[in-house]
Amino acid sequence: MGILNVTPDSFSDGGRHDAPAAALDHARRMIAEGADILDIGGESTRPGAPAVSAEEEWRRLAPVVEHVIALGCPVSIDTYKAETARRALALGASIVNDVWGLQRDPAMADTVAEAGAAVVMMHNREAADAGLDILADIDRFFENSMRLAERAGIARERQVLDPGIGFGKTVDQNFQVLNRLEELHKHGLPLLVGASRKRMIGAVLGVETDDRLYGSLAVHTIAMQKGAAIIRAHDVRPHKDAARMAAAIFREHV
Ligand SMILES: Nc1nc2ncc(COP(=O)(O)OP(=O)(O)O)nc2c(=O)[nH]1
Repeated sequence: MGILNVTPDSFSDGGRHDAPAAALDHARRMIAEGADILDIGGESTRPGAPAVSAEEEWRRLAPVVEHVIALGCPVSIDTYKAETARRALALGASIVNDVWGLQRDPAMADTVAEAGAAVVMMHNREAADAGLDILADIDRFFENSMRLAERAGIARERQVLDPGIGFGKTVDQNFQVLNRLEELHKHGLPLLVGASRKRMIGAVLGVETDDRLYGSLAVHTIAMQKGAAIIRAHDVRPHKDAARMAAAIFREHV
């Protein structure tokens, strides 16, 4: 899943691809490098990012979504607002990537179901709590998300779970989640992992966001070994090579 942030302030690539022509070029490059999905987001979700209205979010997205969809690669819309999801799905996006797992906008589950779309339900918290059993919290959150999806009529085969690396967790809790990732298979759904260029990598390697590709590859290769089905990354070609090597070893089709 290649990341296409059409935002001025995304933590690692804000402002680089927010002009429509630049966004389209970046989308083409990620497809050429082997992206299976393009994830388009109009609002930075980094900790402390200012909230963006649905109108402003769509103003950023509108010039890009339709043209990226026309490139032919499946598109996911990275939004927790049902109105933004509805607009993108109407233009042909096929996945909603909800960093609040259907639990922020009460209209989101129905919006996904009505469009027959797939949904990524990501674990999130308003604030990190170092004393929390983070895996238990993720389990509870996933159970709520799956209940909402079920109630709305979203087919089970269109549901994906994501432990939300870097969201409402201490750095150590991110490592715990990755170390015990295989425990999340008990929910019976494909797992998505997105650690690309994130703070937990900087915490170990002491490098800035633009210098975290090798660390991202290491984290994502371990996630693949632990059964992650989708990797969300900024750098598609390096991750595609890693995925192909993993598939050769695990003898699975990628
Ligand atoms: N499903 C899913 N979606 C996500 N969306 C945004 C970010 C944050 O990363 P990025 O998009 O690079 O930064 P920003 O939110 O600042 O645009 N991480 C995830 C993630 O881990 N999983």
